[in-house]
Amino acid sequence: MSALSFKDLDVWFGEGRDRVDAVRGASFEVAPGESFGLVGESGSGKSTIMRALTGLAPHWSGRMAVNGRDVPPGKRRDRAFYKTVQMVFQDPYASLHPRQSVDQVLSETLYLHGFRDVEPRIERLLDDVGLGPTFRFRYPHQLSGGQRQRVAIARALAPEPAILLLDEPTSALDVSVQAEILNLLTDLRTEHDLTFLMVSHDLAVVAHMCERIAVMRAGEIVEVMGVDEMRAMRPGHPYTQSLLEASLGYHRG
Ligand SMILES: Nc1ncnc2c1ncn2[C@@H]1O[C@H](COP(=O)(O)OP(=O)(O)OP(=O)(O)O)[C@@H](O)[C@H]1O
Repeated sequence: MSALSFKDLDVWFGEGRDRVDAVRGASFEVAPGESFGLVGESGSGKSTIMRALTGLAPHWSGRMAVNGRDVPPGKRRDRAFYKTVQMVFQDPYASLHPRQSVDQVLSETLYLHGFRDVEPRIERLLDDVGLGPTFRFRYPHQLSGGQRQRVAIARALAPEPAILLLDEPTSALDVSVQAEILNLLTDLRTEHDLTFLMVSHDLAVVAHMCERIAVMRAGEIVEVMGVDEMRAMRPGHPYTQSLLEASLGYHRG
């Protein structure tokens, strides 16, 4: 059974003349434990697929399933969904409330998901993301960008999810800390047996993080390929070829 399954997914915003068809006919499967990347230029629909799955983009048709269980229509998601699927957003500055300490962020999430042994769990979560206990009572403005993203990752891990959705998780960070966060995610995936669905416009990032990728263009998936084929510059579709060449600064004579 697939961890994530998308079949003929259409997602749109607005109505009538204002309607934008952001995703059209997207189909792909993500196996348990796999790391799967969605790549493509800005506006190609990558984030919209994640938003439809999590209920943030309510207008969709087709089929989406998590561990074989169909996602209901519209934007309703039950507690069980969020216990299985958690999302890490691009910008940790926006995703953390400025007046909530790290302790408050994590304890609120833990209580919400029914855990009562909150103390040891907070300690373990901080340890998991490479932040020591001294960070527990800090506020977002007392943290660097990388540390904030570590807190956002700890919050995502708190419900013990099986699947993490990563929406450009390092693109808002300094180049110097991007690799640290990507390596942390890779380690966490192994330690916690996680499945990743990751959005990135950066082919180097997906090549580092993912086993397979779907290449999107103007709302459609043009190709699903193994990252080995990508590294070997063997795409099946000319658009993927041009994307690869652009990202590597590579031009054939
Ligand atoms: N809330 C919204 N209302 C209207 N149109 C939207 C909305 N969100 C996204 N879109 C449109 O849907 C299309 C796909 O956007 P999406 O954010 O999924 O692209 P993306 O590939 O993730 O790009 P980026 O890397 O820039 O986020 C774009 O044309 C975008 O303008």
